[in-house]
Amino acid sequence: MFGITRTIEIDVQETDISAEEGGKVVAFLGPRASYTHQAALDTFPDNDSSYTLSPHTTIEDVFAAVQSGTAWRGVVPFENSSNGSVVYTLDLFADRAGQYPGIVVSGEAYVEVKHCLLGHTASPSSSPPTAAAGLENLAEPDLSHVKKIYSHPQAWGQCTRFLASRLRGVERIDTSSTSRAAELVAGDASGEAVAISSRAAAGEFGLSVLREGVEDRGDNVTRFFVIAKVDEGEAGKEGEERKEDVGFKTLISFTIDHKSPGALAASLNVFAKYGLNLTSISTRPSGVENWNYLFFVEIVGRREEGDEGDVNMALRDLEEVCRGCRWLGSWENRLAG
Ligand SMILES: O=C(O)C(=O)C[C@]1(C(=O)O)C=C[C@@H](O)C=C1
Repeated sequence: MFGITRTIEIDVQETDISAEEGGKVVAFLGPRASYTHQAALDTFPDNDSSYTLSPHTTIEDVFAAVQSGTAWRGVVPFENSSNGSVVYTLDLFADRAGQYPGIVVSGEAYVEVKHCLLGHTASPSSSPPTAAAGLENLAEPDLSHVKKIYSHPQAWGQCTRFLASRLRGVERIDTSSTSRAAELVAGDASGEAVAISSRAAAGEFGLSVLREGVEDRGDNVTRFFVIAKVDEGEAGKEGEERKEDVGFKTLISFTIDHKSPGALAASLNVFAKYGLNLTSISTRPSGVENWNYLFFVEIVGRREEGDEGDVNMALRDLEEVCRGCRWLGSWENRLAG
């Protein structure tokens, strides 16, 4: 047993966690001007004093803040339309060490990701950074001075063509977020470092936009999850109005007996039996044995209070055929028409 089975009679915690000043704390992957910050603002607007947005250094820090109760909600990246899953986030949901037993998804946000190449237009010592981004829209800037490029690993995979054609062979340095990359470049006195980051980060850290639109695809979108903490045995939903099930999605993780032929098919058949459409499936190493996997599926529908409902019944059946499963939240589908 992988130790991930637990009761599904749990609901999102409504404990009122407020900052000393301002409203409920929403932790996000920072610093400010990350794409996750944009996703957080999309869900918890700046002009709403009931929230205080709080930047955290890593996705793990966001999970820990929500689990410990220092934050009421967290916002984390989950997948990109061209580069796929954010494996750090999947691994935190995998929760192999049992550190985040209460974390579930309570919402989602989609952000168009338009990457820019940010840097200094002149030596930082001769031209101190200003709040506004300078030198806009240089189509093909001279990059011969560039010795280092900073960004989040997800961005490398979204900008492959630009990197191969304009910055081949330049040392790449991974950062915890794209806005952290911009912050590091702003503090680099050599002037030889650049960052792949957002236009907002140019303004935030006083860098110039050397080149816009360096992503491979113009329709580059990242999906983010809002995470919350649940308490076992607690009743009550997020306080939302009841909506049709097609307007919700649910995330479930499960493991199977890899030696049993058809074990995965039997697990997936449970969803077919209840007419629950699968919208995504991902895997990560189980962490227990090599070449054993933890499966993550998203389905259309929501878990209900009590025993009724297709998702509840599917979860009950799934427990019978898989080795261990975990409900990881039900939330409103922002893509439902
Ligand atoms: O680095 C950031 O700005 C983030 O918010 C993280 C993140 C990600 O992990 O996917 C978000 C959007 C982009 O896909 C690139 C990076």
